[in-house]
Order: sequence, then structure tokens, then C-alpha cells
Amino acid sequence: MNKLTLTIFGGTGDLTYRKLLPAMYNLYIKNQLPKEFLITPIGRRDYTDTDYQGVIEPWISEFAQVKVKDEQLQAFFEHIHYFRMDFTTQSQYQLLDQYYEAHPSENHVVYYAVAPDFFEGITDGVSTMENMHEPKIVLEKPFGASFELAKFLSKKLETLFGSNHIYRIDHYLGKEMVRNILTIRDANLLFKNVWNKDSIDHVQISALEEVGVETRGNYYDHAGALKDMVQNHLLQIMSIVAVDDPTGNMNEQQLAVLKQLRSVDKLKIQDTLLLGQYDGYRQELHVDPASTIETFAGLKLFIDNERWQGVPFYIRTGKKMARREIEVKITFKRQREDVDPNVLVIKIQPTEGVYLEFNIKTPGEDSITKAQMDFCQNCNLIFKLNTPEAYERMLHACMIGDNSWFTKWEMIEYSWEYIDALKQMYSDANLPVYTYPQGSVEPKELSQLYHKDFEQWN
Ligand SMILES: NC(=O)C1=CN([C@@H]2O[C@H](COP(=O)(O)OP(=O)(O)OC[C@H]3O[C@@H](n4cnc5c(N)ncnc54)[C@H](OP(=O)(O)O)[C@@H]3O)[C@@H](O)[C@H]2O)C=CC1
Ligand SMILES: O=C1O[C@H](COP(=O)(O)O)[C@@H](O)[C@H](O)[C@H]1O
Repeated sequence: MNKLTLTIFGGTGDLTYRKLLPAMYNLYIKNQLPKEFLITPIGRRDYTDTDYQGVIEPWISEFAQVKVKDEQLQAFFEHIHYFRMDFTTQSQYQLLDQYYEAHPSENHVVYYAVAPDFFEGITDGVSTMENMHEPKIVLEKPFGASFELAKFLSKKLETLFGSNHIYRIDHYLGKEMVRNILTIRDANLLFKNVWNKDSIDHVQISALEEVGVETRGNYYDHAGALKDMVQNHLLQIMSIVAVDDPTGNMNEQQLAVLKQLRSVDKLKIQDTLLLGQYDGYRQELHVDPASTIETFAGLKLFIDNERWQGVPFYIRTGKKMARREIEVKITFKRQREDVDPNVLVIKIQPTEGVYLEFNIKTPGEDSITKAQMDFCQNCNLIFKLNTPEAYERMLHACMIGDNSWFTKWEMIEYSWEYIDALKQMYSDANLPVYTYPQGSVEPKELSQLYHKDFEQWN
């Protein structure tokens, strides 16, 4: 690989500290970076390289996959040069250009780790730079401040840099167990031929987080859980679970699923969507004290196609929940009234693994009891060490020009329009944003959505 140059707009932000730099460090330790590489984090703060190293050291130590050794960390730091600029001032891009004239490279990756309102200004600035050849642009989600702006920006970026050079990142696509969903389904006869409406009763996709909005109130209070988690990460997972042909082109297959999402009757929106807000959210930093933004979203969706007709897909996600847990639970149909259904759980995080529940004869009796098999993939040290972190995988794919891990605009368009429409219906119907106590797993009213299919969502 040619010399790599990674420029991070938002180099003093939470994402850079917590995810991007630890991921780059992992790649460095695993010898997956070219010999020559330069990381240039950009921020407004007045830091020398030494100051910056002091700031990032604890983050890398905490979040790198392997125990950090001082010598290796110091060697890694040699490749990082902090650059101070205000990226909203166009004239400052000339200074950045001069900096790159002095640090030439043929492989530029430019990461927009900033709020979407800044994407256009940065794009304008970068496009004027002569010493940044054919950069690959990595966009964090949300991909624009609004759907219209995202569409406009996407077109502009593709025109300026070429569609193959635009990398819209959804880091959930880099998670090991998300990638594993297709394999579990397709490589096992046990599941392959029963992955449809005839055998599956319902699907639950749950993404609970213990953290609240932390320091991100500015952004979150405009986005909310639907835009922050559902429209991207969770619809991605849902569409991966539901693809028709797991061996086909994933972009096309997933897009087909999104296009087949059932349109919702606005008069029945309460049967599809429920929103909640954790108690105390309005007192969080940078949050409107009268905010009605949702920190929890629960959905019941249907896919209108031959494979999934009539099978509900439940999605829930929230902040300040009782535990951190992301999983996909597939409940099969009862094959007899007197026995429990089979259940398959694909655990995405923090435990990575597969859980299967099936029926056996109770030893010594004639009755039936449940057997529960719980495979923990990341309990195996070798598996754990061989599993790249999501951002590590995505950054590496981008460096080598592998765009297949990244989201295509059409998918974003469909999911954005779908979720926006639901949210509009919810607000038009004057449905409440239910308050829920911190440390719960959902607002108690959520059971209205699912009680016909199951009693409790643990
Ligand atoms: N944090 C996370 O876990 C995740 C974040 N994201 C997305 O990543 C993006 C960034 O998020 P996050 O890191 O949390 O945001 P932060 O608010 O923590 O960081 C924002 C960064 O932008 C910089 N910045 C803002 N204005 C300017 C300016 N005029 N000139 C130069 N630098 C400026 C800040 O620099 P300064 O130090 O000068 O203020 C800071 O480095 C968002 O789009 C978010 O949605 C996506 C997934 C997860
Ligand atoms: O994109 C986002 O994801 C994180 C959760 O990511 P994870 O990898 O820790 O599961 C979420 O906290 C954040 O609000 C959202 O923007």
C-alpha cells in the first residue's frame, strides 16, 4: 500500500478519541498499516503534538484491543501530527494545502468526524486543495442535517470526488456478529430452510445502551433515537436478517427489503411506533429543558414479500437502559400447543455469540423441558483477539479502497424517508413521548406493541 494519509476533521472529538485513534492503533500493532502513514487530526484547540499525545494517551490505553506498551505507543505517536484550524474558514484550507505540499501522499483518506452541518463547508474547502489527490471521503452518520441536505450533499460529493470515493460509514456493518448473521443462516441446514414466514413467528432486534447522551446533547437533541440508531444501524441489521438470498449482492438484497417495508396507515401509527424519553434527559448538558426528543424508540414493522408476509419485526433501542445489549432474537412458530417454540438469539454485543433454545424430554419423566445452548464466541481468547473492532475493520476497508462495506445512497434514501414518515405520523397523531425511569429496559407502554406475540421483552 502507498503511503497513507488520514485527515480527521473533528480530531478533538469523542468519536476520534474513543473509536478512530484506538482503531488506528490496533491496525498499527497488527501491521495492517503501510510502513509510511500520517494521521492528521484537526481541531480548533491550541495543542502542540506533545499536548495532543497527552490527551489521547488515556483514550488509546483504555480502548485499544491489546494492552498498550509504552514503546509501541510512542512509535505510533511519531505518525500523528495535530493541525489547528477552524474548518468553517475557507481561507484556512490553503494552510492545510501547504502542509500537505510538505507531506505528499497518493492515498488520502479524509474523515468527517463532525456534525453534519459542517459537511458542506469541509467539502468546499477540501475540493480546492491541490495537494490532496483523489481523496476518499468518509462520512459519519447522520449523512446530512436533513434529508434534503443529505441528498444535495451526496450529489455534490459524488460529482466532486467520484461515487467510488464516498464512504458512508455505518460502523454496525463492521461488527463481527452482524457479519455473522448471514453465515449462521446460510451455513446451517438447521436454519437455512426455515428462514421464512412458515417457520418464524416473529423477530426481535434490541439495542440497549447504559449510557445517556453524555456530552452529545447538541447533536442528539436534534436527532433522537430514531435517526441516531434506527434509521441506520437497526434497519441495516433488520435488512440483513431478512435478505432473500444471503449469497447474493448484499447492497441490492438489502435495498430490496427496505423497498418492501409495509407502508403504515397513519391512523394506525400507534400500532407501529412508540417513543420514550428517559427521566432526567431534559437536565442533560446542551439539551432543551422542554425537549420532546425521544431517547427510546420501539417499532413493529412488516416486510411485504413472499418470504416474510405477516411476520412482525420488532425493533427497540434506548439510552439509560438497565444494561448494554444488542441482539437479534428469532422466535420460531410453536409446532405443538404444549411445547415452547424454538428460539435462536444472535448476540452482537457486549457478548458475541449464539444462543439456542429447543425441547427435550425431562430426564426421568415423560414431560418436555427446555434445553438451552449458549455459545460465547468472544469468551475464546483466540477468537476475541482475531476479531477486529468495527471501526478498525471499516477504516482498513476504506484504506484499501473496498467500498463494499459502506452504505449506498439509495439505502439511506429509503430508510430516511420511511423513518421520517413514521415520525411525522406520530407527531401528527399527537402521541405522547412516554417517560421511562433510567435503568429500565423499555417504557412500560411498549408492551401495547408486542403483547399479541409475546408477554415480556426481557
Ligand atoms: N461519538 C460517537 O460515539 C459517535 C459519533 N458519530 C458521529 O460523529 C460525528 C462527530 O461526533 P463526536 O465526535 O461525538 O462530536 P464532538 O462534539 O465530540 O466533536 C466535534 C469535533 O468537531 C470539531 N469542531 C467543531 N467545530 C469546529 C470548527 N469550526 N473548526 C474545527 N473543528 C471544529 C471539534 O473541535 P474543537 O475541539 O475545536 O471543539 C471536535 O473535534 C457526529 O456526526 C456524530 O453523529 C457517529 C457514531 C458514534
Ligand atoms: O452511532 C451511534 O452508535 C453508538 C452505539 O455504538 P456501539 O458501537 O457502542 O454500539 C450510540 O451510542 C450513538 O448514540 C450513535 O450515534
